[in-house]
Amino acid sequence: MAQPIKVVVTGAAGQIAYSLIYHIAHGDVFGADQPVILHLLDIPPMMGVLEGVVMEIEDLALPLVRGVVPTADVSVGFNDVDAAFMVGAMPRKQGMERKDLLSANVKIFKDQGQALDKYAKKSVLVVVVGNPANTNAYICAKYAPSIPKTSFSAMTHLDQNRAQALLAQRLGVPVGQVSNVIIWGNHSPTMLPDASHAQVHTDSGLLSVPKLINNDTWLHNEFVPRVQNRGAAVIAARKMSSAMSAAKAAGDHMRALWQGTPPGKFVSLGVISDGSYGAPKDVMFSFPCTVKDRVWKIVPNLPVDDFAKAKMAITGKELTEEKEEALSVCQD
Ligand SMILES: NC(=O)c1ccc[n+]([C@@H]2O[C@H](COP(=O)([O-])OP(=O)(O)OC[C@H]3O[C@@H](n4cnc5c(N)ncnc54)[C@H](O)[C@@H]3O)[C@@H](O)[C@H]2O)c1
Repeated sequence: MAQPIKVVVTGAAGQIAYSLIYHIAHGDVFGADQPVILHLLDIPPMMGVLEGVVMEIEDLALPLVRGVVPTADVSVGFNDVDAAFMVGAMPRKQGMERKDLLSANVKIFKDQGQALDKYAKKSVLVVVVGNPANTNAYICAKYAPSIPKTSFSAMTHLDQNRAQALLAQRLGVPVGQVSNVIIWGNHSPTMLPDASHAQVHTDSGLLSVPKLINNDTWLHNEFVPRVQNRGAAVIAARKMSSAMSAAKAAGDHMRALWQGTPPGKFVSLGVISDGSYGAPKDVMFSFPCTVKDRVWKIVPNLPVDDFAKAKMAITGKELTEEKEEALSVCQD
């Protein structure tokens, strides 16, 4: 069996981590033969809660877990880690503007970027979940200059899963038969869920989702806003933000990075933009990507129609504005 890898989860006493830790410990993310040492990082007031999480991990009796390190100290939490799930962030409180949330959280990601730079392995793969995820990932990477920028990514896989599920429901097929749905841009209501290149795998081969749906009005006016606003719909119903599905998506995202994407399939990752598809350069923009040997590549040359171009410009502009705001907060 392989040597254990060290995996840190920040915000480890929170609700996403509560589900995510199980996926990691069970082998769903790094593979059924990959032992793990779990580093669980949270803030000092949460250490009591974290003790309970540690007890539950012990009681899972899962053979892949070779150690658990609960801590509020970044030098311990990030020490020598191979993979990092950056979940911990201040939650949005009632009456709080997106801007207020951004300033509180980018400071956390500046500090944790510096800590990753100092203590993590240089080969670490970092997935940012805490919101605003794309801009937090940008700041985290910026303050960890000794780790390649391409090792940082922001999670839009939850949006991808939501889009995939909605298309499967509309077509009356199992969700596992739908692939290649794209999320472009920011993990925010400006994102563009795009079914143009989505496929259904059937006994008679691959079929095009937009051709099967054959209804652009539904795709533009119902599919897009329903995916964009799904997070708010979950909060309205549950009175808490998505957690079980966010945890599953974080695992899906890291699994794609760690184990690669299957032939012919792509995955949406918020990664550092090179200006592909007219996106602004140097922001963490979600693109369709393939992954091989832990290196992602933006899928090139997909046709993009005018509807998508207009929406991508809006989400790109938002990312540029968020980045500028975040950089000014970090300089304060
Ligand atoms: N990208 C996505 O698709 C997506 C989806 C859902 C939620 N989220 C975001 O994920 C984040 C976590 O959500 P949750 O529901 O688990 O929240 P939560 O409030 O239940 O847990 C957050 C945890 O982070 C901890 N924390 C705060 N500051 C920290 C720091 N500096 N270091 C370490 N830990 C710290 C808190 O103590 C808490 O235990 C939020 O920002 C949420 O908006 C993102």
